[in-house]
Amino acid sequence: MRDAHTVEQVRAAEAALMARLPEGALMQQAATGLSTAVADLLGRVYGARVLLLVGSGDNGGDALWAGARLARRGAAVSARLLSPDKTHPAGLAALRAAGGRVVEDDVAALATRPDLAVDGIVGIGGRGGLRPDAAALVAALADADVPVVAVDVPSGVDVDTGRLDGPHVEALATVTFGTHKVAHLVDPAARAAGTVHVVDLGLDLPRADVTALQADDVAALLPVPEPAAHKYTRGLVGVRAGSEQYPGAAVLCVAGAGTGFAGMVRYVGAAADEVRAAHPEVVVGVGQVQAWVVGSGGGDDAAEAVREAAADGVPLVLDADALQHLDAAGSGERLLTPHAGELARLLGVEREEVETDQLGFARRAAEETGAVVLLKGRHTLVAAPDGRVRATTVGPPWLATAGAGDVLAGLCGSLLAAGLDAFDAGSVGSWLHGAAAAHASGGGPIRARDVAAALPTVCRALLG
Ligand SMILES: NC(=O)C1=CN([C@@H]2O[C@H](COP(=O)(O)OP(=O)(O)OC[C@H]3O[C@@H](n4cnc5c(N)ncnc54)[C@H](O)[C@@H]3O)[C@@H](O)[C@H]2O)[C@H](O)CC1
Repeated sequence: MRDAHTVEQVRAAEAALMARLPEGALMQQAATGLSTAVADLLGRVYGARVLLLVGSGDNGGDALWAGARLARRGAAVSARLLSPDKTHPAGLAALRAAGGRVVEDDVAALATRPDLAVDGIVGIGGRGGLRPDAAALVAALADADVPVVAVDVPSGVDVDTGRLDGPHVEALATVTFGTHKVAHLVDPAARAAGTVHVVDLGLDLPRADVTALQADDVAALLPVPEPAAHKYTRGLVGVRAGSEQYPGAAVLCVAGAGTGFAGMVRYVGAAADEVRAAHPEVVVGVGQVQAWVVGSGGGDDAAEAVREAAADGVPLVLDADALQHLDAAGSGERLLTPHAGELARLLGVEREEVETDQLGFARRAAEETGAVVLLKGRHTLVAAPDGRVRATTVGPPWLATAGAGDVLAGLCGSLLAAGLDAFDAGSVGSWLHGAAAAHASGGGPIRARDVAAALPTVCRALLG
């Protein structure tokens, strides 16, 4: 499991460890990890031109000490001090002693023609976006296509929420210390972090509220049938999806539900012929199920479909049009699967607000509805009413294709029917969905049906 801790949790663990270590030991560990990661990205250190962007705190200190190490290995290291009077004194002295130099302004900084810049402007002490001076330098480096390695977090992002409240660094990679921060997993900030490397500092950290499942966690949660299982003991999933307008949504939702985690799929809806043609295994018609998936491509039929499904008192996946009829869904176990637009509609806010603060709005929706909310996106978030959140960090941008959400809803429904709770079904389903897309894509375009077709392969690999 990948844990993402808050600034408060990191500072507490940092203080506890620093109390047992010589002064500055943690910063040396951090700087060593940072310089090693930068050296790996440079390939050849000797003669490389590195520009340090140095703020007023320990984040700048990390950059200066790492710069000193790179300078001793023959790199031409320059430092642009954004708060000269507050720069980390020992770090600056170390850089100068190693042959590094300070450049007086942005023009001189750009004139060093850096191969790479190290963003030590602000780390976990940052508040709000970059200040105008720092923003101007970062913009000039971006215009000059200078790749940036962020120290701890990309400067300007909101570390504990993943929000972007103004100008910020867009990093090729981020080298963080001790643990992931929320901003590394949660968009839009996670997109600005690039590839995240964690330097272990041996911090003793509490349980994290924001986490990300890894392959082993997913494998451990997959509902594998007992030797004596039969289709009824494995759980039956029902799908109420599709309509005259969107028959394909039913076929795709059933494809996700028919991945094989449930013993059988029942279908009720206007697209029975299309579903039968595509999925001969499916039983068309009402009957007992352990979970219902409702709403994918439901159109005008969604309200009735929600009422009838809720009447069975089993866990529900409420997708697409069903999200407008939560009042008819009861208060049992529910997994809502909105995209940003649908979540905005559900909460009466603008889509842009949701996209800016995905963690905040996913948590708010889970709290207000008492349901588990799966907010679809580049890094899908699954939020439980108790505040726990899992981020899905697997899946290529090619997954942003029509019908992919229908497949996901069906897949989550089969995991619910097989006995997972809504939080596990949503986060395991989202992970499998992303991994199947990556497998089917191989770097190229995919269709929603390709994702469904790749799911068994991914599961075999996990269970292999
Ligand atoms: N995690 C660890 O165990 C270790 C982390 N280290 C590094 O230390 C920084 C945190 O250092 P700190 O001095 O507390 O704060 P920052 O350097 O992040 O910020 C400094 C300073 O910046 C000012 N500021 C706040 N917001 C802005 C802004 N938007 N623009 C400009 N300046 C801003 C504010 O005054 C802050 O006080 C952590 O990230 C790691 O990199 C240790 O080195 C090793 C152990």
